Amino acid sequence: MTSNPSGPGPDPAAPGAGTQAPPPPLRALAAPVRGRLALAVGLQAVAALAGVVPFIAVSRIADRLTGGSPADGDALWPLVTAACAAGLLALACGTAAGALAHVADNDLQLALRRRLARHIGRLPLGRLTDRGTGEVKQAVRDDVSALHTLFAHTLLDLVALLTAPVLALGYLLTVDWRLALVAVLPLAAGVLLFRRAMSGAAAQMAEFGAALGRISSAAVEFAAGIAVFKSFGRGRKAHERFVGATEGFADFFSGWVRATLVSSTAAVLVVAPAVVLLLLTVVGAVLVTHDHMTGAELVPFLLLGPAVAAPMGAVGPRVQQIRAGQAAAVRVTALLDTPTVPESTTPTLPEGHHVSMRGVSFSYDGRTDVLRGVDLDLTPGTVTALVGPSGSGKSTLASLLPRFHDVTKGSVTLGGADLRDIPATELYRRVGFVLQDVRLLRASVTDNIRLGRPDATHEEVERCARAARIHDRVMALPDGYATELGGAVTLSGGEAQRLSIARALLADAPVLVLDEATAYADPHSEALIQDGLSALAAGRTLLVIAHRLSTIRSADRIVVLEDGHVTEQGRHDELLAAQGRYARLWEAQRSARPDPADAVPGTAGHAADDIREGSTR
Ligand SMILES: Nc1ncnc2c1ncn2[C@@H]1O[C@H](COP(=O)(O)OP(=O)(O)OP(=O)(O)O)[C@@H](O)[C@H]1O
Repeated sequence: MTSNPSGPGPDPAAPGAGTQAPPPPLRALAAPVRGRLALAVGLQAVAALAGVVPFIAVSRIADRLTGGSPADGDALWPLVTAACAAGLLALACGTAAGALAHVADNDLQLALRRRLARHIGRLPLGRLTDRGTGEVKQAVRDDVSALHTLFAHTLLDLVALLTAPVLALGYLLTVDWRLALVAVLPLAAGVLLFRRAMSGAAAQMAEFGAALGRISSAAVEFAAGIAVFKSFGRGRKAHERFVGATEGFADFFSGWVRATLVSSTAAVLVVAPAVVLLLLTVVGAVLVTHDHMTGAELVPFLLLGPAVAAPMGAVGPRVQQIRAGQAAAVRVTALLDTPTVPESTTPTLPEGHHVSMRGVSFSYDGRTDVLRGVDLDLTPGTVTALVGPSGSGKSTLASLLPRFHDVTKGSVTLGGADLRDIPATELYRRVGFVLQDVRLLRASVTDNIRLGRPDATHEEVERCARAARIHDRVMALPDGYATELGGAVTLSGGEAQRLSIARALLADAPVLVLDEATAYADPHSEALIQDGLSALAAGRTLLVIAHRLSTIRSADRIVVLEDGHVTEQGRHDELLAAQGRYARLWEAQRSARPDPADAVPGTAGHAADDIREGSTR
């Protein structure tokens, strides 16, 4: 399997390329900087080995000074020189390795973030809502950082931790193999004890994660529900589950710690430098007094012996970092492997704005059809309302028009062109959408409104803001239209929706998908939103997802969706006369929420009466 020498871009190592199994995600992601990382690893190994040399030199000097015929001072200079040179080499190679790994990692992060951004930009819009945005945030921010820790730090730490002890042990074996084996004993004991402490760790870690999860969900529930519980005089009840979850966690954790305390403490203790020194001193003293070795030969053991077992204590956290890096690489790779919106081989421009859906089916999971055989026409300049029970597929059907998703079967055409053949920029010039869940950018009010037409003049921005009934609110903000949103200044849900209406007005797309707001119970805000929507409806082809039937009574066509297919369509009066599903829905909503517009004409409720009528007011 080859790396991609051209750096970022389509990865030939991606799953599905060729018949070979793909490389592990970590290796595949690191491929563009593999050469530099390998060089950094090599330099770090040299640095670690060179770092041991001064200790060896010192022990050789001790040997010369205490030997049978002590050397004169001049004979020691080569050793001193070698020690100094090795120290300098260790410093230079270590610094170069760190710098190289950081530069390589920096390039990798940049390339990876660019690649992610490019890929995310080509994902179906529907992939980026709800769950999708959390996944993207995790990949771009947390996972790329986890990879930085791995490539820029952990990798070199591990090389140093594993290389230096090998050289130290090798040298000690040449001095006295018996005492060298004694130096290995703490390491062996440490490994055994550590394994014992870690036995069953996978299950315990799973329980640890689950217990933490229970605490955080209880905490969220506690924070979200405290007001409700308190208002019913049951403040104590609110924190019972939270306290229960934290007590459960404390019990589990103390049980785990108790069960592993002895072995984990012993593992740390046996490899502690003081313990190793003590062991080597005692055994070494016995060997020296029995003339099995000289005192000078004991010196390197006292200098290098503790280094043989020392990595044991430091490797554990590095292993965790490697696991975290691997998990991050798997997530990043999965995101990069998510299929993008396919580019059309026969790009076509729409002629006109007639929308036609024919035999449309759609499935999120490839198994269950959420939409089945839908035929629908949206004639230019008309308002079509989608109604139906919750979960019947209204939002899904509407989301096909701005290509949040592509149909599984059938086709959606705009002006005679299949949506899949219309270049994205052309499609979004023609199809706009106003969703309930408005996302505002961390930018000025003007830039937020100008999103679809960055070259619009201030007068145009203001005209649309007035039509969307948000101008007065904007003027009340500290810097008016220049106010930055998202920081100190935030807008209410209703205000944000009016701002997004102004945005859609300015973008001036002839076809508009509108998810009617339900969340703003305040009649004044609701009336303002409806006024804004009325301005938006004028002269456009509108597809409205209607949650309250009172707002769409005079739509040109009302389409009833049930269980993913169209069961009725027609005008309000026709559907009432048909005494079918719509008539029953209408009756159910009227009895559940009497329409104020029916009772008191001219009130705010009346303003919310009807998008279509509003457009002609
Ligand atoms: N992103 C998604 N992934 C998987 N299934 C989904 C997704 N979005 C919606 N669904 C499912 O598709 C079906 C239709 O949902 P949809 O949101 O289109 O209905 P709706 O009529 O708009 O409902 P509501 O009026 O409650 O908003 C439901 O069964 C829903 O659970």
